Amino acid sequence: MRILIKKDNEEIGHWTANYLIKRITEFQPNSKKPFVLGLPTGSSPITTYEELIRRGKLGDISFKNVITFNLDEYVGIPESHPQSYHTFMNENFFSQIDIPAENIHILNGNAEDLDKECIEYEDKILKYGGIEILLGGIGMDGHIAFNEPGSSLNSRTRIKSLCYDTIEANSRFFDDDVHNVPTKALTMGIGTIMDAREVVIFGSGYKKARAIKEMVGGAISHMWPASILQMHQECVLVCDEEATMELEIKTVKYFKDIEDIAAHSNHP
Ligand SMILES: N[C@@H]1[C@@H](O)[C@H](O)[C@@H](COP(=O)(O)O)O[C@@H]1O
Repeated sequence: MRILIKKDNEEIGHWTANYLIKRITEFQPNSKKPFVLGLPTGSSPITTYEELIRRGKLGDISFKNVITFNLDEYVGIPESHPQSYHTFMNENFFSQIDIPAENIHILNGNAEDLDKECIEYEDKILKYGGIEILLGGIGMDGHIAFNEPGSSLNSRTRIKSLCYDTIEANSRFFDDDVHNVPTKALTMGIGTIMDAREVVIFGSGYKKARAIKEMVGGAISHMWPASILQMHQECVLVCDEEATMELEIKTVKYFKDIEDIAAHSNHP
């Protein structure tokens, strides 16, 4: 796992947007060989989306040959609901970039047959050759997408009941009333996330510090789902100083040194 410690969320967004632009440009996507991105919602990715939008307007990046798969969506609220992930993605990203509508994939939490919806989502990801880079946030309880503690570390896209911590954390978007938060969601599984060729996780703020501690140095456990990322071959955690507060000082120094040495090396 690579760990990048940035000053704040602005810097996190800057780094991530630059990195994506570089990777997409080098990939040289076209209609036969599109670049497949996994995308999250939440407050963490907003600075990245803002920077990608800005750079898109400058002509530094096009999303015409980018295919997106969102990580998750609530069950049972209309797509047009102000807090649905469809609305979030449209308002914060898709409506402001040049991505064709048919390239966008978000789970349908109102599908008649939710199991079928999940199986078909997995099939679509495979049809496009798998996810090249998957961006994700992390919950305070260590969840990734909506894979709550106790999720199978091999899970695939499926319906999940949300736990109280997540419902409470997300109630800030639902008039601060836990009763307004949907109790179920469709989510990519942990196995689905682990299949992405590269995973970039955002961690910002002190409230994520415990989860980051477990993700980086805890035992791999379904009770801290993000800890499975220790097994991923290409995982980057891009976080701010506050999110590292529960790590040991020597761990923080270790990862900072690695980046410093690489940045100042005379060797290729
Ligand atoms: N389903 C989402 C997750 O995908 C997200 O990572 C998490 C953290 O959100 P935030 O970035 O706002 O802290 O919130 C929700 O539960």
